[in-house]
Amino acid sequence: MVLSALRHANRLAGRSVAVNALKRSAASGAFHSTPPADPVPPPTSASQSLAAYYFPNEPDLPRLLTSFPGPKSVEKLKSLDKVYDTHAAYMLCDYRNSVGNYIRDVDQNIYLDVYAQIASIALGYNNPVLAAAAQLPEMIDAIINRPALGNFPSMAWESILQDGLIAAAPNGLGKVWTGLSGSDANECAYKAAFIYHRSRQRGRSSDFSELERQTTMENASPGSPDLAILSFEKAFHGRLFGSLSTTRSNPIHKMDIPAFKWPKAPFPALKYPLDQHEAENRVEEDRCLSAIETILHEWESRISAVVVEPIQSEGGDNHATPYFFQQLRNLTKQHSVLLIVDEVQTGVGATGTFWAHEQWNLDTPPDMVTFSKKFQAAGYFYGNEELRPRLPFRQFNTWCGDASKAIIAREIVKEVHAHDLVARTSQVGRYVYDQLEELQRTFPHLMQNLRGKDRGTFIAWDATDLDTRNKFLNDMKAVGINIGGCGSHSVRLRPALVFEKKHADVFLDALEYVLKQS
Ligand SMILES: O=C(O)CCC(=O)C(=O)O
Ligand SMILES: NCCCC(=O)O
Repeated sequence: MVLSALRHANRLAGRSVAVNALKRSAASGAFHSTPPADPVPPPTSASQSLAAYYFPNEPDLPRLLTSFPGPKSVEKLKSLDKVYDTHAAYMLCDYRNSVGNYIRDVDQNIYLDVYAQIASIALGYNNPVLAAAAQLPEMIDAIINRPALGNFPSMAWESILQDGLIAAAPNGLGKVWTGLSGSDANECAYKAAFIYHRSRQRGRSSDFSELERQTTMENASPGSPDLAILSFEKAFHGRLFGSLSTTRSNPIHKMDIPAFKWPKAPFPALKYPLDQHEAENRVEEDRCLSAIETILHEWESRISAVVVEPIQSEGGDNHATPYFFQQLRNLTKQHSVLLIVDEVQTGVGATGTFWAHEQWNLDTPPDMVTFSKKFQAAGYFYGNEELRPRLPFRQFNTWCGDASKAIIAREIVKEVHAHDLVARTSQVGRYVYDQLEELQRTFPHLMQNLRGKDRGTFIAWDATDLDTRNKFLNDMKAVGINIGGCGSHSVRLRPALVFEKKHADVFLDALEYVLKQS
């Protein structure tokens, strides 16, 4: 107790220094970065900084030379807008000069980035291992002779997969199909589910009937059957036609786009912290499970698969417990429906395990797990051979993924394993969560429903409402923290896996400073 109070006092003392530095930085434009350093040896224990090894020139603090967005960002985005829609652009970035956890903009402002390209930077900006991989002959080959992987896979493709994506495959799912984006990954998984379903009905070795051949050319049943994917309220699974029909997080994503008439189940609306509301959360999860069961029984068309995110991300960082997912798995088994776990955002180490669904302790693995974002490569893992269509060209497109991205994924896997980045991320996540809990106690009107305990750095909380949340995100940028929102009024942390305690302290200082000003 005394020790932790002491640590806290020390940290606060350190933090107030950093806040002053932040304020000085904002006021004077002073440059608060470490001067170029001698090479740092690789860390030999988890207590040593990996970021210092990867990024000897990483800044110690944000640097703000202008207000946000800076004048050059504004001017250059206006120019870009003549040829490219910039409605959603926050700032124009200088990636070549971004380092580690710090992103630089065209005005030469430097921000600590806890959003990391919407959860998609695994190893920090300009990671030297990835930069070296970019120079490999196999990478040059993959980029300038981009193969149509389904037709003409390269001699290197098997080892790129084995040493990369497959080396990180979820238990029991040792096969992979690669795609182009998270949406594409989900769509390909849905297609695999439909094809599996119909070939089981038809008999795996049976040919299509003449009627099926004719009707599919008319988009009519039985060739184009009335099959469905069940998804959840507030889910986000992407933006292409099939994936968008399973996305339910925000009308803006779906408006004006024709959609499949597929069912939607309630996702548990739990109370946080989870460990203080177990009984009422169980009632809520049972309510949802019962609704799912009814849908599986009664939906007008046959449901081929249920798709679910381990933590609904875009939809507001909504959690459910392992119990819910175990029961969901049981229901899918009972109803012969496939379970697709969408780990596009939760995958690759940010939640305390490499794959978030590992925390559910399922008796049988999900049927498919989709990935993208931090892996750079996209696609889905599966185990059952029958999920692979019997005939060629059913799961296919020209590129079938991208070998250059799979090489990057391979390097990411190697680094995650070599430096135990999952454990490092868990540890820093625990620290951040504890500190945020204290801030929530101090500013209960500004921070509610803190969530993500023991879920690595996958942490979020609610602001009072949408306007307050959006103002908060801007205020944070104005003190040099690039941070994102999700759902109707939540704030989410999505730093890279090289986010360490020293970065967390900068973030926490800035957060406390902004909360105090609010
Ligand atoms: O914001 C997110 O969580 C998802 C980002 C994404 O994939 C999208 O907006 O299309
Ligand atoms: N899902 C898109 C998130 C982008 C943003 O709100 O900044």
